[in-house]
Order: sequence, then C-alpha cells, then structure tokens
Amino acid sequence: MSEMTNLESYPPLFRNLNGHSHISDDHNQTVGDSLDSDPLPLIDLQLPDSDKLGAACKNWGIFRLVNHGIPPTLTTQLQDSAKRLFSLPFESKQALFNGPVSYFWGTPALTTSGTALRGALNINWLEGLSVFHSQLSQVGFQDPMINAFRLLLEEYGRHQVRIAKILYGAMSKNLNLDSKQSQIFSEPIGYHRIYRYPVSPNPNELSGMEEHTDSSVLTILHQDQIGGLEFFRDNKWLPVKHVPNTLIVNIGDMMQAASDDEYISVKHRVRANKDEERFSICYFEFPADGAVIHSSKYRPFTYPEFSAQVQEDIKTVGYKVGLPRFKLHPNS
Ligand SMILES: O=C(O)CCC(=O)C(=O)O
Ligand SMILES: [Fe+2]
Repeated sequence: MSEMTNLESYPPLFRNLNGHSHISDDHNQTVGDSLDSDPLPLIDLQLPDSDKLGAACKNWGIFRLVNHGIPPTLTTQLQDSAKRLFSLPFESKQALFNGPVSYFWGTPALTTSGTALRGALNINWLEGLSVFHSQLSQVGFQDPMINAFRLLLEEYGRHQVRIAKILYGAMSKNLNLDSKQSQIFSEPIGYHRIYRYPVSPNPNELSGMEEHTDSSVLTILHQDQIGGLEFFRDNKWLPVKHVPNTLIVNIGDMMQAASDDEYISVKHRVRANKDEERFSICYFEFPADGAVIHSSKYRPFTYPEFSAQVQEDIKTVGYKVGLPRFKLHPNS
C-alpha cells in the first residue's frame, strides 16, 4: 500500500486496511489480465462510421473512443483537482458537498436528492462527487479549490455533451430511429460522477463497484492508469485497459430499450486495488424528464418511472432489477 494513503480522508469503514473482506468472494475470475492487446472495438470520433458504431453497440455494448477532441491537459487538471478534493478529511467533504455538488460513499445508488441510498446489499469500495451538468454554471463556490474544480468540470462537461451528440447522430442513423424513439436524444440530462476507489484491504477484492448495468442512455468514462474496469461478455469478465487519451463509452438501459434490445446495456464492474487508489471521471446522459421511451419490447415508460422502480427494488429486493420490470412479455 502506498505510504501516502491519507486515512483521515477515507470514510471510517474504509480505514481498516488489515485484510478482512466484508464481501463474499466472487468466483468469476477475470480473464485476459495479461493480454497485451485491447479487445474493445475502436471508434474514431473524427470519422464516425454509423455501421461500425452500430456493430460495436450490438455486439459489445461498450467501445473505446479515439480522437475525441478533449485536450489531455484538461483531463489531467480535472483529475488532479478532484484528487485534491478527495484528500480532504472525510468530515470536511461531508460538510462541504451537500449542495448541487454532492459527496457520497459506499454505494453508487443515489436517492433523488442526491444522497447515497442505504439498504443496498453490498458496500462498494468507493467515494464519489456528483453533480448535474446544468447546475455547474449556476453555483459559485467561495473556496478557490472547489471553484477551480467546478470550472474544469464545466469545460470537460461541454466536451461530453459534444461527444454524446455526435454519437447519437450516428446511432439514430444506424438504428433508423423514428421521431418517437428519438425522443431520448432530445435535451438529454447530463450528470457527472467523479470517483475515488480507496485502497482496498483484500487482494481478491472485486467490488470496487459491484456488477451492474447503467440506467443511462449512454455513459462516457475516463479511467486512470490503475485500470480495474471490467465488462461481461460471452460468460466471461474482461478487463478494460487504460489506454492514454482514449475514453470508454458504454450503452445504458434507456438506449437498450429504445433500440428494441438491439444495443446491449453491458454489465460491468470495478475491481478495487490493494496498492493504489483509483480515480475515474464518468459522464451519464439521461432522457429529459418528460421523454417517453418507446420500444417494441417494453411498455412505454419515462426515465423518472424507471429510476423510481430501481430505488424501490434496491430498498426492498436489495438490488436493481432494471429493464425486466418493464418488459411487455416477461419471458421473451
Ligand atoms: O469507475 C468506473 O470506471 C465505472 C463507474 C460506473 O460503472 C458507474 O458509475 O456506473
Ligand atoms: Fe456503470
């Protein structure tokens, strides 16, 4: 473990690094950890080819994006700025981030007010800062360190909006979406989550973040050199490598439904690291509140309805059931 670990900044539950696991071992080993080649399909944002993009979304549900146009210095500055905020004492983070930018730990599932939802089965080995993209321009922070973070995230977010628009154009061409189905792309709601995955005590620890699909239309993420993101394909967990200056895009549940299950909302998870903290910067696009998701496979629903069902299931069943709750023919 790094001697630099600043335990005071960790949530109390994460401070005991003496090697006991609170989560039962997962027997699903990751394959290909030693593979040099990166198996993910590559999509070039400067030459978006809708057929190639469509094939990646149908067969994989996840791809690597190159030539995305985000200056590497912006990403580095944003990550450094987030690192400084995460290294503040735990109690300060709780006190400072209770407005539009909120601090959470232990679970990525949030209530509608932005606080961490308790009641999920597992504790995930993570801390996060989250904020809606549209709110970034409306808040000013007294603290220069937080304000610098806000400005960097706002600029980074403008790039994410640009990237998502280009991808949507290519996807709707590939899927031949009609105007009803395309509603999910109009005025999407952007949401940022920046994570720190603290050093974990258990070398076999899998649950930095437990396996899940995203509820978004799509998700764009940057992971640092620690790696750890994994996705499920052909009954195997495969690692997503860190490749500098590239982004990872995955399809979310809303897109899977709108595409009549042609695109895959890919299952993924994050492996915690026993030696070093891991950072990731994630951007999610959700349909506008009033947008109805039309699909031949699911009954019409809105994102708020979906999200309310997910929250209910996490509280009562202990996990997200997701799209199957909305299926027209449950066994199909
Ligand atoms: O941290 C990551 O790389 C992935 C996070 C993630 O899957 C999520 O927030 O839904
Ligand atoms: Fe995710």
